[in-house]
Amino acid sequence: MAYSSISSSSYPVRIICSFGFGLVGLLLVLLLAPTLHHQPRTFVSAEFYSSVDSLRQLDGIETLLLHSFRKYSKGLQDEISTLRRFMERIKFQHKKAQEDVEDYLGNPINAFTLIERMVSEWSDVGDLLKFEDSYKELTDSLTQLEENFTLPDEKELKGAVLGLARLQDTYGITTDAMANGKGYGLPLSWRECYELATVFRDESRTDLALEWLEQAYDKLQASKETKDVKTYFGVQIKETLALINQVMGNVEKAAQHLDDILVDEPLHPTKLTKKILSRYSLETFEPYQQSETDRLHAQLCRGETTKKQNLSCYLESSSHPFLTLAPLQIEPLNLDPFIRLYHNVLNDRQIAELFNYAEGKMFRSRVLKTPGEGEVSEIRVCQQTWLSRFENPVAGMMYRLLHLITGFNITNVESMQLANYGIGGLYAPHHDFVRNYGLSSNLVGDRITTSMFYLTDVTEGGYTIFPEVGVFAKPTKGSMVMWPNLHKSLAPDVRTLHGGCPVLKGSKYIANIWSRSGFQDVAMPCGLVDDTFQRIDDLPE
Ligand SMILES: O=C(O)CCC(=O)C(=O)O
Ligand SMILES: [Fe+2]
Repeated sequence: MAYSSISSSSYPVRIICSFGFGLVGLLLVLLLAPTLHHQPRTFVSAEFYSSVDSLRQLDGIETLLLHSFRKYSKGLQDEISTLRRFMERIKFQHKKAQEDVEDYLGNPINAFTLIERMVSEWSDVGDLLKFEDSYKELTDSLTQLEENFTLPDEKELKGAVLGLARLQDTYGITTDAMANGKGYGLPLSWRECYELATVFRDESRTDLALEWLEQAYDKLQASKETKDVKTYFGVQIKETLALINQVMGNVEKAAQHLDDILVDEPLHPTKLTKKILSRYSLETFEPYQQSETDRLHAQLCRGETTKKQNLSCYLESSSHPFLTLAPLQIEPLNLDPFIRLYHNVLNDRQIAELFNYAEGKMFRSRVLKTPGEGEVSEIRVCQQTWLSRFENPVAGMMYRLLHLITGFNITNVESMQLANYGIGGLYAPHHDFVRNYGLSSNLVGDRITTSMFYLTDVTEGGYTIFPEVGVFAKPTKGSMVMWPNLHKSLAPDVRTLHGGCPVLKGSKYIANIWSRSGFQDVAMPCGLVDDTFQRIDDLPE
C-alpha cells in the first residue's frame, strides 16, 4: 500500500481545517440568529474549553457546520443521481449498439446521438454535474464562518484533553468507562481516542497514552473504515505503542507491537525500527504517579471526608432584626477555622439576574504570578467577570446580606467575581490571602473572609475542598460558603487552603466576595488577638 496516499491531515477530523472555515454572510445571519437566540446565555469568548457557556456558543457553530455539510451532501446526492441517470441512459444505448453495431450506427439518429454525446454531453459532464459549484458554495460558507468567529485551535484541544485527564485522576474514571460511554457521555470514536492519546503522549502522561492508544486500536479494527485506513492508522498506533513501551522499559511488549505490524505488513520499515530498538537501550522514563497530596485532594473531591466531625445545623436570627423574619440556616463544616454554609440565601430569580449581567462579559481567569500581575494557568481553568454592588440590585442585596451576617464595613469589600467552570474546570488548592502580592485596588488590608455563593447545582463534582482541615462543601444552588482567610491577629491562616474540584457533569457557577481587613474594627470587638502559632517564615510564598 502507498503510505503517502493517506496523510493524517487529509482525514476526517482534519478535513474541516483544510477547507478553511467560512459562511456566506446572509446564510450566517439567517442561521445563526435563531441558533443563538435559543441559547439562554451566550458568552463571547476567545476560549471555549474553560467555560460551559462558551462551549454552548461552539455548539451553535457546529449546528451551522452541520447545516452547510448537509446542504453539500444533498447537492452531491442530487448530482450523483443525475450522473447515474446519465450513465444508465448511455449504458442502454450501448447495449442496443452491442446487439448489432453496424445496424445501430447505420441509423442516423443513433449516429447523431453518439456524436452529440461525444461533443456535448461528455465534455460538459463537469458543468452538468456542478460538483464544483456545491464545493465552492461549501468552501465559501466555511470561509465566512472562519472570518466571523474565533474557532478553537490545537491549544484548546489540549486544554480539553487535560481536563479529561484531571477527571480520570480525580474521580478514578477508567479509560474503558470514558471511551465506551459507561456512565460518562457517549462512546468515543477511534479517532477521538487517538487524539486524546496523542496529547497524553506529548504531555508525558504515558500511562494514559498507552490506555487510550489501546482503545483507539480496538475501535479502529471494529470500525467501518476502509481496509487502507485501518492498516495505515493501525500501523501508526502500533508504532506509538511500541515506542512508549520501549521508553517505559517494557521491551518485550514493544517488540510484540512491532511484530503485530509485520503480520499485516511484512515489508513495513518497522523491521528496521525493531533492529534499532534492540541495539540501543533508550533511557527509561519515570511513569506518572499521583502524589500523596493529589491523592488526598482527589479523596475529598469524591466526598470522602478525612475528618470526623459532629457538627449540627442551626438557625441564626440574633445578629440583625431583619433575621427574625428569615433566620439564616447555617451548616458548620469546621469550627477552627470557622468554615460554614448558609443555605437558601439567593433565589432563582436573583441568580437569573446575575447570569443576565454576566452575558457577554466572561474572560479566562488568571492567577497572580508577581505582585499585581496575573497569568493564564492550568491550576485555574475557568472564566470570570467582575460586578460592582452599584451596578446591579442583586449584587447590592448580596453585599447587604454580608454586612448583616458579618457586621463588616462593606465599603472596604472587593467587587463581586462571577466565575464559570467548563470541562474538567477547576481551581487547584490555594489561599485567598494575597499578602505582599498586593491587590490592584485602593481597598485597605488583606482578604479577611471569602464569601462564595453557589449559583448552580453541579450534577457531579465541583466540590470546594479544604485539604488542611479535611472537609468539603458540595455546591448547592442559592447557598453560600464562608470562611476567614486570616487569623484574628490578621496574619494569614494557612489552614484555609482550599480549591474547586474538577466539574464532572453539569456547569458550576460561583460568585465570590472578598472582604478586606481594613476598617473592620466594629466587627472585631476584641480587637486584634494573637492566635497565630505559626512563624511568619513558615508561610507559603
Ligand atoms: O470553585 C471553588 O469551589 C473555589 C473557588 C475559589 O477558591 C476562588 O475562586 O478563589
Ligand atoms: Fe479561593
